[in-house]
Parts: sequence; structure tokens; C-alpha cells
Amino acid sequence: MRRIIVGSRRSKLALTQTNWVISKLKELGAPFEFEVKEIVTKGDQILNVTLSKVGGKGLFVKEIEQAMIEREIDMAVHSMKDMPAVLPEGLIIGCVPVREDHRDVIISKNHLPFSELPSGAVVGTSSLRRSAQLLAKRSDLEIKWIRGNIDTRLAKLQNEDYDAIILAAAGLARMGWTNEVVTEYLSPEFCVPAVGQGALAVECREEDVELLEWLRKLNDEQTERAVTAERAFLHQMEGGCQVPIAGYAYINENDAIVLTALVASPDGKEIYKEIVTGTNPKELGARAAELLAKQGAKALIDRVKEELEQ
Ligand SMILES: NCc1[nH]cc(CCC(=O)O)c1CC(=O)O
Repeated sequence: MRRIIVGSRRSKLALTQTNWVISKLKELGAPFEFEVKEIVTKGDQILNVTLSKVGGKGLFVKEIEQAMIEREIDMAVHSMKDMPAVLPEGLIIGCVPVREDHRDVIISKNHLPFSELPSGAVVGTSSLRRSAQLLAKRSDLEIKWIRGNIDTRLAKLQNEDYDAIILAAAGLARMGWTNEVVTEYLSPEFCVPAVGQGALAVECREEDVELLEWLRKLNDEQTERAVTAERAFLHQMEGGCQVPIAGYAYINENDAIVLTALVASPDGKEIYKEIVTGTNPKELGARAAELLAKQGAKALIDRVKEELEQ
């Protein structure tokens, strides 16, 4: 029986996701033995700086991808939202399993919902996307950067001077912690989620047809279409991660894709948002990017990039 080496980050969430995919493949009858190999990525090592400053989300996947190219591992399970828009040559997303909860959640110390947080309340997030959208609604809040795995962040809420933190519902749900900790779910209308949030990407080598055949059985077509539209938007917008960008798509009752796309200034004072509907995911993502660019999002991105280069 072929042994598939599965590369995984060491966090509890990464290992939970990896083991979930492995157990699903086993349930489907995949004729493999699986071995998990833990890999410590740059993103896990550098914890004292904002992600956008140290090279962005690619940090969580690059070393794992390198190990796959070098055949030290055969596949890896990533959070889709940590995946850069473009993959290295020779690697592909073998499947996109069914999406978990796509929403962000507020977890607050006294279980106060977002609208009842007192003026000046300290909200922990290290996501420009979240801080921009929350400041757009409540410019009286104070955003304080917070890094670390989900468990670290929950501990920081208790032990440091945060009044609330924002996390993805999906991570908590996968760990089975949602019910205990969530104060409030934020709808995608209120806070547009990150591109790919709640979805997984199972990556492998393009030529590994034997593994790919089994991965496809775990694919969820609706999630794949939605995420493809979101990622096409992200790619077309070419924002890097210095500019808050958000995108969330779902499949409606007519089997069409409904994509909400957003670009904002980091202080939340400028918000560009479009909701577009269509059937071709890539075309739809590109259309959303084009509409936002026309509204002024492109100029905003160029301005932020310029400011950073100075
Ligand atoms: N930013 C890190 C990250 N990457 C993926 C998840 C879990 C949620 C998901 O799969 O989208 C998280 C934690 C969070 O944002 O709260």
C-alpha cells in the first residue's frame, strides 16, 4: 500500500484540519497509508510583527510547498485563506472540501455584542481587513494587533488588556470550541470575510494522478466554484496584503454565484464594495475587480503601495 506523507503546520488547528482530511479520505476507501509530517513555517516562527509587514500569508505555505516539490511530502491541507492567489509550478489544489462557517465572530470579555462595546474598547485583530471594516462602523474603538494561534489569542483575551477579539468561526468550529466562546457572529454583509475563509485547500503535485483521483472525491463543487470566484477577484485586484481586501461568494437557488467584493483603506474611511452575480467564477471575480477599480479601489491600492515604499 502506498504511503502518503502529509505535511502540516504544527498548530492544533492545522493538525485538526489535516487529520480531518485524512479520515475523510479513509472513509472514502482511499487505498493509502497516511503519515503526518510536521513542518514549522516562517509564519509560525515570526510572531512579534504584523503579518502584512513580513511578507504576508504566503509565509504559512511556502516551506510546505517546497517540501512537496522536493518530494519530502506528497500533500498538504491548508486553510484556503492562507493560500496565495498563484501556486508554484507543478503544484495544484487537488480538492476543495465542503466549506465550514465563513463568518467572523466577536469574542468579548463581558459577552458584549459589537454594538454595545464601550467607546475606546480595545479590539484585538491582526487583520487589516477586519480592522478596516470594524473601524468603518465604530471609529471610536481601539484596534490592537494580536498574533498567535487561536488558543494563544483566546488566552490573550483573558490575560491581557483586550476587551474583545475577532476570529474566524471556522477555526473555532473545527476545534469544537464555537459554543463555549462565541459572543456574536458577524454576517458577511456586516463584515465581509477573507477570500477563502472557512474553506480548505488540499494541495498536491500536479503529476500525482493516483492521489488526485482520490482527492477529487472529497471535492465540494459549490465550495470550489465560490472560492474560485473569490480568488479570481483577489488575483485581479493585485493588492498584496497591505490593503484590506475581502471577498465572499455563495451559490444561490438558481445555481448562480453571488460574489461580494470589498476593498477598503486601512482606517476604514474609504470602502469600495460590489455585489455581482454570474455563472463563470473567474469571469465574475474579474468583473468585481474591474468594477471596484473603477470606483476608486485601484487608486487606493496604488496610493497605499506608494506610501509603503517611501
Ligand atoms: N489568519 C489565520 C487563520 N487562517 C485560517 C484560520 C481559520 C479559519 C479559516 O479556515 O478560514 C485562521 C484563524 C483566524 O483567522 O481566526
